[in-house]
Amino acid sequence: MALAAARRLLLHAGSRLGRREAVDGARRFANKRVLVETEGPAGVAVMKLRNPPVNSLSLECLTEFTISLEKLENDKSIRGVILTSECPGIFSAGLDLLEMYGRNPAHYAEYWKNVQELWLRLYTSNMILVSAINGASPAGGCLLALCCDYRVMADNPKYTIGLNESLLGIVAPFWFKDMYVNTIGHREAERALQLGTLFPPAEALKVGVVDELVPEDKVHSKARSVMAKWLAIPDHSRQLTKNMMRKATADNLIKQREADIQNFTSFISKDSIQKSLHMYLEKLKQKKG
Ligand SMILES: CCCCCCCCCCCC/C=C/CC(=O)SCCNC(=O)CCNC(=O)[C@H](O)C(C)(C)COP(=O)(O)OP(=O)(O)OC[C@H]1O[C@@H](n2cnc3c(N)ncnc32)[C@H](O)[C@@H]1OP(=O)(O)O
Repeated sequence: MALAAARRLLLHAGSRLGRREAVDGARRFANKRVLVETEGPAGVAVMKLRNPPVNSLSLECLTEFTISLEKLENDKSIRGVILTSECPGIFSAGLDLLEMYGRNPAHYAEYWKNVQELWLRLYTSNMILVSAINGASPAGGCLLALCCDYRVMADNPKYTIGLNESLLGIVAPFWFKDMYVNTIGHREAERALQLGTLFPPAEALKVGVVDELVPEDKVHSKARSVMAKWLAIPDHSRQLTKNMMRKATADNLIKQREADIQNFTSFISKDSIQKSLHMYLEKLKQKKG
């Protein structure tokens, strides 16, 4: 309930801000964790995640992300969005592990509902989505990129991308899997999901997780030039084609959203799964020491 109220407030405040700044030409609106700028080519917004240190998708971050997308969808002058990160070296560390560890079932259910909501909105967006992957992109970070129509990644071997859930002792849900299969094919997805593979850029390109690699300082300019190419296609034909390609996958979740929330909640509440998450979090901490 509190989140629904926050969402209404943010939408309202954001639209006032958006209108005021439109007077100056380039527009910009920001929540705490998501910055949206509409400078550059007409009809294109750049959405930057800024939830330091690692852009983990906390409940607040998911909510702000979803609201920002909703506002862009409602703005008929926007045809494309470049999705990127403001955190150096990290695109997104994926779902926030602290939202899935040591909480109660009602919290898990609320969190998962918001994860579903963002995914459905991104995956079925009528806008052209291009990801400018300027850092590490494990699990939910990879999920965000996979929702886009085109993925440009920085060619830095320090960065990896992939659905690594099995390494954490958890299981990617069927709709993560479906989207992976749609993107890289059944055999590659089966192997990568079981092994929890995090692909360095060259391998990610080879397997098709990303579409193009460029030097780190060219990620944004390349994303813009890709966007220009996609903008040249009539919206109605591109949108109908996108819908035709993606609808069955999205419908598969839509028809069983409640059951999926129940599955997640009971899975993540299990002692054995909580133990795995605990061990993984400890490992992350120890890496530092
Ligand atoms: C029959 C079948 C049943 C099926 C049921 C299905 C339903 C169940 C489905 C369950 C699936 C749930 C899906 C989850 C998807 C996810 O996205 S899980 C998250 C996965 N993410 C990761 O594995 C990334 C982990 N992080 C890293 O690898 C690194 O942090 C990094 C490469 C992103 C960055 O490295 P570095 O720059 O060196 O920073 P760190 O020092 O490691 O981290 C800084 C700080 O951030 C914390 N942190 C990192 N990642 C996360 C995260 N995802 N969530 C929360 N917090 C994170 C890290 O612990 C550090 O914290 P401290 O500073 O130590 O406090």
